[in-house]
Amino acid sequence: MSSAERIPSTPLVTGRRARILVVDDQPTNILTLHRLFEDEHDMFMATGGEQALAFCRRTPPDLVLLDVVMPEPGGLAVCRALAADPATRDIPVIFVTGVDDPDGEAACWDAGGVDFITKPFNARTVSHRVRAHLTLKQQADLLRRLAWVDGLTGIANRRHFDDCLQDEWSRCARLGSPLSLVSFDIDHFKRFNDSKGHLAGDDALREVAEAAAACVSRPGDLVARTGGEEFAALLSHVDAHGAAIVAEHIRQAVAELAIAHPDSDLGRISVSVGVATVVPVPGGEPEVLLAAADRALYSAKAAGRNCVRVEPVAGEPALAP
Ligand SMILES: Nc1nc2c(ncn2[C@@H]2O[C@H](COP(=O)(O)OP(=O)(O)OP(=O)(O)O)[C@@H](O)[C@H]2O)c(=O)[nH]1
Repeated sequence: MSSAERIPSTPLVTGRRARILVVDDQPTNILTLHRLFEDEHDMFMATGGEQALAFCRRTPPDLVLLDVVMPEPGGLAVCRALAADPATRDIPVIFVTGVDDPDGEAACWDAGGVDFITKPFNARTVSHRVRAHLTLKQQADLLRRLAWVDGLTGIANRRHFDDCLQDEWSRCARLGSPLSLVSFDIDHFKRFNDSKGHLAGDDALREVAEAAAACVSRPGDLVARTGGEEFAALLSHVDAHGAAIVAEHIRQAVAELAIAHPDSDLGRISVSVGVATVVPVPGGEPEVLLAAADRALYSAKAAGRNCVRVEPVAGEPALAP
């Protein structure tokens, strides 16, 4: 699967060694935990909060063992930042703390930790706790995958697309950054099914999904099957110009699949592509972006199919592609 998909936002543990990040400003503490797990899991270390956050955003681990008392940002702040970011919010955090008073424990729960281990720790207890949380994480990843993946094509489904659209809308609104939507739809797919049969139709959908996902490679981007023969690519921090380039890549990649379509002008499967871009405003609704991309897709169909069209979002100045 391409990096375009974001399912789940943290990787599956199944079938491979788990990745555990240990965060502590005291290297000796890191070493103890490192030694405890290095035979079973892939261990990573960070000696500061910022370093830990950057690691988690870049390559989300399966579990974080996080010291509470560190120079700013401390463990509690790091945990809150992980929980606030859709890209890292599913990473379980176990606090490693030298403080065992009720207020300290409450602060760990409030920050979003799933458990805590008190120093000095009992190695066997730590092992069991870590194993239990990795198992829970694995099961949660599996459920997320089942809920978010389109069963036919293996890319994101409509539900995951809707969730991501909402998340990316809010993120881009916060950052004042553009958000682009590329909607595409297989041309004359009814005729394709009618002439080649539904199984060939299903194969074509899979090939189109794979080709489109390969065109979208930035982390945080998403390609989804949003309906029967309808797809969408959600591109954060991408302006109208960039989105039109991605849209044209998708159109070309599908044409280059050269899947014979006996009942179309082109003689092979093609897609019509609509593009819309907006700089979201806080409190605004992503529906305006969906509607504009739909209008663009209709004008691509009306213009003869197998082409890309760009539409301004209602109330927005037209962005030159
Ligand atoms: N094989 C297969 N076909 C599907 C699936 N989902 C939807 N379809 C078919 O996709 C076709 C969509 O047809 P229309 O909406 O008329 O669109 P179209 O024929 O592609 O025409 P234009 O979009 O105007 O180019 C229908 O025949 C659906 O049965 C699926 O999962 N598998």
